[in-house]
Amino acid sequence: MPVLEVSHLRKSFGAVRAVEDISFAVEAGEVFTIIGPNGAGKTTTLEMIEGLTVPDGGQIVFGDRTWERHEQAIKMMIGVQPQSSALFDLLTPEENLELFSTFYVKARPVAEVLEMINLTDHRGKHVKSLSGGQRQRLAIGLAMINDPEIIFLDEPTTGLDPQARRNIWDIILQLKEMGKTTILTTHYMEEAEKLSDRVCIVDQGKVVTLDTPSALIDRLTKEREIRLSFIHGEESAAHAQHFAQELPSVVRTHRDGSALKVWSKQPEDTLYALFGFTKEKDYRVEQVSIREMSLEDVFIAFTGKEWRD
Ligand SMILES: Nc1ncnc2c1ncn2[C@@H]1O[C@H](COP(=O)(O)OP(=O)(O)OP(=O)(O)O)[C@@H](O)[C@H]1O
Repeated sequence: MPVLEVSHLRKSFGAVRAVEDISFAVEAGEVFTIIGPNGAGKTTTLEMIEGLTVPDGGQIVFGDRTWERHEQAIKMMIGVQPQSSALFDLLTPEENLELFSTFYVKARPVAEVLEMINLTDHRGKHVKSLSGGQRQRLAIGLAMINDPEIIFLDEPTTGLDPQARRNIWDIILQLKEMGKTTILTTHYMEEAEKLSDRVCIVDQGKVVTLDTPSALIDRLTKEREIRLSFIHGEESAAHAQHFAQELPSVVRTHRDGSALKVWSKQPEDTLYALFGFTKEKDYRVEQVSIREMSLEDVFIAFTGKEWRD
């Protein structure tokens, strides 16, 4: 049985339809990521599930519990990462965690949480003197203080540098090892691909597609992007482009000066043919690569839009 099931969630703010129709089910122990561009409705969806925003329509069920009938029980089983602006700046991480632990009947020991979020060495500093990444880690620690089954993290790595992001990924992976369920939002595709068991892509308040990252990528056509750059420059690239366009497995081509991109349904065959051509003409190829498909391509394939971080 899923630990959380949402069906046909809806929410408008005046004329803005923030969430139009969102349904999904989350299994115990998975990292479930909601990904989408700015304004897609991720935060609104999360806030409805967390009981912070009342939906206009749809259902939210935690196992067999609903907000209407089991508010206290749900509050015990979920952990919500507060906005980092909600941290108490003049208290230390240790004091923030101690304070939050008093809100719950059952709490995980503060020292243990400090260790998990790697703030033991900074436990006595004022929060206001912590870095952005350290504050985010503390916010995640606050979400785990009641030892919840399900943890909600809303864009926990936005605005952080790559190392600080990776530190947060480590915490999420630790939570998974502990058997917790994590529901994450992000607009970093790479993050979704690395961390998630399943990804739900949302755009304009609707679910675009939902599956494991690898299944989503496999579902794309087998098209691959081949990149070639030519030592003798534009003319040889233009000839090769013309040649590639005539190949049956080539879907499209794009040339920028001496750099040529060829999208093919049979990349190996296309490469052999292209190399045959360049050898015959004595054109020297400087670089060649076949690009792996990513979640970004999935987004583009489903929405027809470019992805922007
Ligand atoms: N309280 C509110 N009042 C009015 N409009 C809102 C409110 N909250 C969200 N919206 C609007 O609803 C839409 C969805 O916003 P939401 O914050 O859920 O998107 P998001 O996917 O989380 O985006 P981001 O990545 O920018 O946080 C946006 O157009 C936003 O401006």
